[in-house]
Amino acid sequence: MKSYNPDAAIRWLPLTVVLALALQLGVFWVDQASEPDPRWLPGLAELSLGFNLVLALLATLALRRARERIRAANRSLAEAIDALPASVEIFDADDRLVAYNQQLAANYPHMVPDFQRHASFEELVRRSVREGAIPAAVGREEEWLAQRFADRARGQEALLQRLSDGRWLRIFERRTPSGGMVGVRLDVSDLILEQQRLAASQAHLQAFVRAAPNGVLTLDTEGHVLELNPAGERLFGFSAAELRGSHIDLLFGICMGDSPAELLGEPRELSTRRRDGQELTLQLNMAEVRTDTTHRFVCIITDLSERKRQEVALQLANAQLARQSTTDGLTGVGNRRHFDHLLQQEWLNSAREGHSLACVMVDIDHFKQYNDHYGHIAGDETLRRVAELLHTCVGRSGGTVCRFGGEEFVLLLPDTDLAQAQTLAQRCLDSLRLAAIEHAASPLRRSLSLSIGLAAGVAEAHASPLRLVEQADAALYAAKQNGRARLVCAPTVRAA
Ligand SMILES: Nc1nc2c(ncn2[C@@H]2O[C@H](COP(=O)(O)OP(=O)(O)OP(=O)(O)O)[C@@H](O)[C@H]2O)c(=O)[nH]1
Repeated sequence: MKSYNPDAAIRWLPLTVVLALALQLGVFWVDQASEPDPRWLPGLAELSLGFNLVLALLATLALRRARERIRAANRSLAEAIDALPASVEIFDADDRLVAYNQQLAANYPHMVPDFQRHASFEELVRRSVREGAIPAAVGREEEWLAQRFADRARGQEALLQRLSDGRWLRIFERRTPSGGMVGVRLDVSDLILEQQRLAASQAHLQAFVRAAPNGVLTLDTEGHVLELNPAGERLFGFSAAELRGSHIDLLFGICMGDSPAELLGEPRELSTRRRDGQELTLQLNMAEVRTDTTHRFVCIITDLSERKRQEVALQLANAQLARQSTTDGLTGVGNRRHFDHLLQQEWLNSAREGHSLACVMVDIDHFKQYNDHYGHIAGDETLRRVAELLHTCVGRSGGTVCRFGGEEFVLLLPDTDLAQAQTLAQRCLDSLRLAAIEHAASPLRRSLSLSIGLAAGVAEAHASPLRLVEQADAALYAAKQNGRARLVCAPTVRAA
């Protein structure tokens, strides 16, 4: 759409003025001429009048248009200031409010009459304080006002002010070149709320980390210590301040590569030492924390040392229990349960390998008389000595000595035929004779003696191993019957 352009008219104004003047001069000149031509005079006068009228019209139009433009510009400026999300207030050099936007009126509706009467800044702020609109000033009004006026005089720093309705304002005040003051109040309640939430969540997290029973270690991307919580300090025996900047290779006694990222993934167990040298078994869980501005690693450290110690103690206790469950408490050789178990095993081995298995039953002669004569305690000691002696005789042959019951022992000799078993049994008899353990009550001789029965053979898998024991026992019975202090081999050793 085309419209009248007063600027174009204004551009023609100087020319119009010159022409009007020229015409006026023409009329004057013709009028002053000695003999003016009466035909020209009326025409020139009318032309001059016409130009003057056009001139006046153009000037009026231009002025009106200029006023409209100024009004439009002012209106645009006022609308723009009203559209701002912030309150705007303008004070003159006497600090009286001369202009403000709708946001300010909306924020302080009860003070609009004061705004309209161009109240001074001091009047406005005193009224706010009087009405308790500024919680920070309550109870210390004059002190607060003095500080506020001093801040305004400085006029550079942004102020943060809380209103009684809970809103937070950020106030910017700047002096204008003509001595006035422009103030902008920005509602930053959302931001402050977010900051408060963030601070609360940080405080919560810090409390959690401080109270955590696990060590929490914060590292930079190269593995240098940034923070360590109290549990971590107790664990390593170093304060966070002492460790700050150290590399975790030193702390964990490992070389973990270029970055803590190497420890990401599955929890890792490792051993290291605390400051006092005590061994530590630790489990590390590494996590990566990456934001727009930071990149860190957080390591959760669980102390497994006590659990490890308990595991080792448990293993030892179990091993001891296992040993006790297979050992005869008095003599230290295998007990009857151990013998039964071994017999089954060696029987199967014998059947599988086709090797001969020998069983040697050993019984102390007239031990009742020994006990009766020397007492039960001495009897126990003698049982221990006999067991030791048998153990020595079996030596590294691969055989095992067990207490079969009472004063009776049994030797189980894998991969041993009857002749080899007989040799070993004879060695047992000889060494006891050499030991010459006194037995004053024995009807045989004045020292302890043994009766031995033995059997040997290759096992058959489907047969019972007890047969071998029974044959050896029968041979022992024969030895007893034949006068004791001797060995008897089972006449026919058939394992089946
Ligand atoms: N001191 C002691 N004596 C035991 C133990 N176990 C069994 N005895 C004794 O061993 C003796 C075995 O007696 P008997 O079965 O009559 O046999 P023996 O006197 O050796 O006679 P023979 O075997 O026929 O030569 C009993 O007096 C039991 O009390 C023990 O652990 N300690």
